[in-house]
Amino acid sequence: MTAIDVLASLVRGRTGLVTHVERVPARSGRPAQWPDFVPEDVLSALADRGIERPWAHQAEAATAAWEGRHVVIATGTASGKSLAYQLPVVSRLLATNATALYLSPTKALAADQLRSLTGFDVSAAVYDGDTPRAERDWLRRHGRLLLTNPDMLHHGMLPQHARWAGFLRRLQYVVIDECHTYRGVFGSHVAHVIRRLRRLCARYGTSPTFVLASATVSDPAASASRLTGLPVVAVTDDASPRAGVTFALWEPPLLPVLRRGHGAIDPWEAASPDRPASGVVGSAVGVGGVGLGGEGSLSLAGAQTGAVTVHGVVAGHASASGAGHVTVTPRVPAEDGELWSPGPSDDHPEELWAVEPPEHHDDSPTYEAPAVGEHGAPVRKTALRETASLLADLVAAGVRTLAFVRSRRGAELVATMAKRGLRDAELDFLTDQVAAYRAGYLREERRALEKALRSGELVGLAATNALELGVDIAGLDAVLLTGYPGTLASLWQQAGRAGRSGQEALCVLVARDDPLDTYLVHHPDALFRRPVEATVLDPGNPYVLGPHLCCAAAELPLTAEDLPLFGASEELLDGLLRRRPTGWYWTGHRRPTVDLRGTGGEPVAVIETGTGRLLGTIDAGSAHSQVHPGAVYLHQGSSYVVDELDLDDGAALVRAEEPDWSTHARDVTELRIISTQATIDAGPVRLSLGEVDVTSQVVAYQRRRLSSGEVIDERPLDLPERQLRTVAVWYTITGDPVAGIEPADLPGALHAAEHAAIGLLPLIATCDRWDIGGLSTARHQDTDLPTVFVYDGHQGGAGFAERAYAAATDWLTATRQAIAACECPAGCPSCVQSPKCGNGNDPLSKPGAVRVLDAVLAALATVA
Ligand SMILES: Nc1ncnc2c1ncn2[C@@H]1O[C@H](COP(=O)(O)OP(=O)(O)OP(=O)(O)O)[C@@H](O)[C@H]1O
Repeated sequence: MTAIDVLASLVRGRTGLVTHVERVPARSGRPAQWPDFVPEDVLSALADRGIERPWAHQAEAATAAWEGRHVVIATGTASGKSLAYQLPVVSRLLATNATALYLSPTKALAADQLRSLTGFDVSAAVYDGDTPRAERDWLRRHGRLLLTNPDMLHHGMLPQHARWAGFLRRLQYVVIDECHTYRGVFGSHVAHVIRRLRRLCARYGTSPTFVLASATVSDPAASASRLTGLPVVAVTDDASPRAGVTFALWEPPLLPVLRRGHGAIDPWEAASPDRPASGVVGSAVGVGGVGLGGEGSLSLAGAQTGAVTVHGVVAGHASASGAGHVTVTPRVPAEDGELWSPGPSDDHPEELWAVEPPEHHDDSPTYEAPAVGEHGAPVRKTALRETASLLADLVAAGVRTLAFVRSRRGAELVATMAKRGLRDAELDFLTDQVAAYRAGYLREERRALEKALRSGELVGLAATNALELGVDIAGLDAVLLTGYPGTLASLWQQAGRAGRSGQEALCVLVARDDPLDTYLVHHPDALFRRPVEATVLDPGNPYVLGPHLCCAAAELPLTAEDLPLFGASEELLDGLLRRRPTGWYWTGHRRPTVDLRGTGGEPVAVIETGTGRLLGTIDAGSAHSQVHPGAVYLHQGSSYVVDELDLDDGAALVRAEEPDWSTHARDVTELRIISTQATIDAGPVRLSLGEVDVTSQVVAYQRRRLSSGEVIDERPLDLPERQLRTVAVWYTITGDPVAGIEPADLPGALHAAEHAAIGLLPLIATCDRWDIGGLSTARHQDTDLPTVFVYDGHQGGAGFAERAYAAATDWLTATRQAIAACECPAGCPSCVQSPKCGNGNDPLSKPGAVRVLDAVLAALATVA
C-alpha cells in the first residue's frame, strides 16, 4: 500500500477534514569515495551493514573533521550524519589512544547511537544518569568513546575534572548531535558548559575538534559557532537518497451539539467505539470518532434531568427530540474514499445500546476538552482522540506508526484510547502491539519499548518528543503528530522518523483545538515554505552566565585570560567571586547550583505509597500543577491519586485509584514592571519591551467529571508562590472608549487578545505556548492604562518577548487573522480560549479582541 492509499483509507468514513496534502518527492543519492584515512576494518564493518560507499556529504564532513576543522553537518533526517562523524572519530580512536565525547540531548538517542557503533572495534559506552556507580569508575578510567549528555558533563564530569584528567588529556573529538536543540535558555546554558569543557581541556593541553550535526538547524555555521564559541564550517549539500513523504494536514471536526428537540450528529462522529457521547445540561451533545471499519456505538445522555435515556448504535445518524430523549437513526456508510457530510437521515431503524463513560480527561498541554467548552463554546474533537483513533486504524492495518504527543499524559491517553479502539473493534489480540513512551519512565522500560518498536513487536507507539531525535528505526511507515510540535525543527524531526528504509512515508499533522494549529492547517505555506527557526541563543543572559562563571571558578579559579571565552567582565566576576592575586575563586561551601534545563529545580519523584515503587519523575516546574495533593496522575494507562507533595524532599506520594474525575490546577499571577528597555510610541498605542517580575501561585484545583467535563467542585491548595524575573513585551492603549469598546467589555477583549497572541507567538519565535505567559488588565498598576503583557516563562528571559517586540506587526496581524477566521460565534479554543488560563477563560470577548488588535495594528502602521 502506498502512503497515499493509507491516507485514503484513514479519510474513509471520517469527518475530520484533510485541509492540505503536501507530497515531498523522492530523490536519488550521490555516492563518493571513502576518504583515505578510513581503515580496512571499518570499511568491512560497514560493508557488513550494507554500506558500500559514503554519500558525498559524509566524505566531505568526515575529511574536514579528520583534518581538525570544526564542522557542522546540516543535512536532512536519515542522511547518515552519524556515519559522517563516526568515520573520523572511530578511525582516530583505532589509530591512537585518543578519547572522544558524544553529547546528545536525549537518553534514547545516546542508546541508539551506541547501537550504531557496534561492529567497530572501539570501546564505546553510555555514561549518563542511569549508568551504575561501579560502571562509572571503570568508564572514567578505560572508556574511549563516551556517549553522554550536557547535564552529565555539567553535573558529573567537569566538577570532578581531576578524576577525568586522563580522559580529558586525550580528548580529540567532541560530537554535539542534534545541535539545534540547544536553543533558548537551555542552549545558552549548554554553550557555557561547552566553554567550561574547552577551558579545562586547554589546561590539560588539548583542544578537541568539534563536530556538530542537525537536520534542522538554520544558519548552521553561525549557530554552531555561537554554541561552541569556535569558527565552524558547515556541510549542507545533502547527497543521500530520500524516500518521498506524503504529508497531510488534518483538522478534527467541530463536535456537533444536539439542541433540545432538533439538531443532528454526523453518523461517523457519533458512531464511536473509542468515545461515547455524553449529555449536558438541557441538551445532548454528540462526541466521538470513527470506529474501525465504520462500526461503533453512540451514547447520549440528558444530564440535567438525570435521565440517561437512549444509547444508539451504529453507522448511522442521530437526532435529538426533546431533553433527555434521543433517537438514533443508522445510515449506510458512503462509498469508499468519500468524505461524509453531516446531515439527517431517517431511512433506517433505531437500536439501543449501553452507556460507558469515556476514560480520562487531560489537563496538560494536550488538554482534553470536555464535550462542551467553557461557557458553552463549541469544541473540536480533540487531537488526542483523533490521533488515537487513527493510530488504532493504522495498527489494525499493520502500518508501523509512531504517534507524537506533546504531553506525557497525552501520550498515555493516546495509547490507552487506541487500545480501547482495538478492543472495541474485537481486535483484542492487537492491543499488546500498542504502548506509550515518555521521559520519566525507568531506563529498562524505555529500552524495552525501543527494542520492541525496532523489532516490530510493537506496531503503534504513542511517544512524547523523548523519542523525536535521531532515533533510527527502519521500517516505520507512518508518523502522527498530535498538534503542531511547537517548532518547524521538531515537525521535520518527527516526520523524519518514518520512511527511513526507503519506503514512502505518511505523516499526518492532527490539529489541536488552538489558534496556532488552526492557523497552520489553513496556511500550509507557513509549514512547508518557511525555513526552520533561527537557533536563538544568548550566552550573555546574566541569569545563565553568572552561575556558570561560579561553576567554572569552582572547577579551576578564573583568570583574566578566561574572560573573553565566557564574554564576562571583571566587574561581573568581582560581584560573584572572591578576587585574589591569582584569580577569582569560588568560596562557597557547596557547589554552585545551576538549573540547566530551566525546569525550576530538581525533578520530583512520583512514588507509590504502600509499595514504595518509583513510578517516574516530573519537572519541578510542573509539579505544583500536575502532582499537587488530590491530583489525578496517569502512568502507563493506570490512574493514581496524589496523597502528598513533599517539595523539600522532591517527592509526590500517590496511590492507585481510578476516580471518575480529572483534576485541573488553577493559578493566580501578578506582574510588576521593573524596567523598560525599548518603546514604540504609535499614537494611542505604546509598545514596550522590558524586565518584569511575575509572581504566580497554584491556589486551587477543579475536579471535572470524566463523562461530561462538568465541574464537580473547586478545592483550595496551599502551595508556595513562585517568582520569575523575566522579559516581557506589552502594549497599552488609550482612548475613550478604548478601541470603541464598552468599558464593561474591555477586560474580556484584552484577555481574548492576549490568549490568541500567546497562541500565535510560536509562529515567529522559537518557542511554544507553554514557554510563554501572559497577563491582561483594563488598568495595570504600573502603566495606569489597559495593558496586555506577554512574557518569557524562563528566568532572565529567553528571547521570545524580544522577538515578539521586533516582529510585532507580523505577530499581531496573524493573531487578528486567526481570531477573525475562526468560525465559532463567541470564542473557542481554536481562537481565544486558552487551555492553561488561570481564570477559567473568563471574561473573554472575541469581537472585542479583533477591535483591540485592529486598533493596535492601525496605530503601529502609522510608525512603520
Ligand atoms: N553511505 C550510506 N549508504 C547506505 N546507507 C547509509 C549510509 N550512511 C548511512 N546509512 C544508513 O542510513 C540510515 C540513517 O542514518 P543516520 O541515522 O545516521 O541518519 P541521520 O542523518 O543521523 O538521521 P537523523 O537526523 O534523523 O538522526 C542508517 O540506517 C544508516 O545505516
